[in-house]
Amino acid sequence: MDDTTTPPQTSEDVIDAGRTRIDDLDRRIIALITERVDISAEIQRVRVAAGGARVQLSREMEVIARYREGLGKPGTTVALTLLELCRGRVGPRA
Ligand SMILES: O=C(O)C(=O)C[C@]1(C(=O)O)C=C[C@@H](O)C=C1
Repeated sequence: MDDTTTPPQTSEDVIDAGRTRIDDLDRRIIALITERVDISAEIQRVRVAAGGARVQLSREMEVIARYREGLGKPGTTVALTLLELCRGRVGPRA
């Protein structure tokens, strides 16, 4: 008999390990969203300072299309939520 084989994982083990990975992913997603908000704010700040509009709908349509392509119909909601977070953040973050 080979005593070095690892014991089978219980369902609790699988759930715990999956949740650890999800928690890590969520932290990384939040960091990426925060980075996106900052970059978007910079673009908007420069555009407004140059006399342009804060919002550019044609670009927002491209963003929405990308998320819809990647995630299906719910991708539209994800894109709209991201744009809501990013839109209008011209000043420094609170
Ligand atoms: O790409 C731009 O021109 C931006 O200002 C960024 C951004 C975005 O967050 O994706 C935000 C506001 C605009 O209405 C369009 C897009």
